[in-house]
Amino acid sequence: MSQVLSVDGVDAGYGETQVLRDLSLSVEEGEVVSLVGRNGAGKTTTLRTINGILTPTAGTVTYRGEDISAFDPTETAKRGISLVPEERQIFPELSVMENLRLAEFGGTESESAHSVSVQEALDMFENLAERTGNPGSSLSGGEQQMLAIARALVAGADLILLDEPTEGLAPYIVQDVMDIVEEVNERGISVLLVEQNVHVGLELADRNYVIDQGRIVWEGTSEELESNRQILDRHLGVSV
Ligand SMILES: Nc1ncnc2c1ncn2[C@@H]1O[C@H](COP(=O)(O)OP(=O)(O)OP(=O)(O)O)[C@@H](O)[C@H]1O
Repeated sequence: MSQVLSVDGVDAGYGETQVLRDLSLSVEEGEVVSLVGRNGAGKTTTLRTINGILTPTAGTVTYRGEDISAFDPTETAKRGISLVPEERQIFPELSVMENLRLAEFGGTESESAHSVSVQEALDMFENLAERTGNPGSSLSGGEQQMLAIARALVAGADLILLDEPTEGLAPYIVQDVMDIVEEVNERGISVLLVEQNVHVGLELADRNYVIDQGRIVWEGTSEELESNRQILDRHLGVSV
């Protein structure tokens, strides 16, 4: 397996506020990796540092062998990194089709990226195919999440950074979103998934990192995490 992403010894934060402390993690080709942790642990900050919204004050972010630590979001998008933020970032006043068509522009220029056409995306997301003329704002939370993921695919994502995709969704929609993440991954796209819901991470991920106060405090497979009650209690406050 070749390495897609490597974050090494990264410090990052907001102005004087340091959030990430000597944080290291990696994603191998075709993996789903989860980053789980409590509220405020630094999960979103980690994704923002990878896609270039934030710049590390120490350490490096490497993508397919290239140091991207100083890149901005446009430059990381051209390499095939696509952040689907918690607030889902779709254009509410534009139709589903217009949202998808816009994603075709300004996406990746990377040769390694997996290009998905608008039609292929609509084939994957049946709910969206039935609503191509509807404005984004009329979609349910789950459908907006689907549209945000579909936009990432059409933009040619090679590594999708998913920030709490199941946040605020009804349980039966959570399963739909999880199915989609699996389907995306089956297309060979690597996924770094941020979740507060450890059950979602455990079910989808090949490997998990637990983050607490900006530091990685544990790393292992889902089976290992599930059987490690101490980690679950101490850092995640859950019992499985
Ligand atoms: N724009 C900002 N300016 C200053 N501090 C911020 C900013 N955004 C987040 N923080 C702080 O950084 C810390 C980590 O936040 P982050 O959003 O990365 O956590 P998280 O693990 O994603 O949590 P959540 O699940 O609540 O989103 C928190 O203490 C938060 O208050």
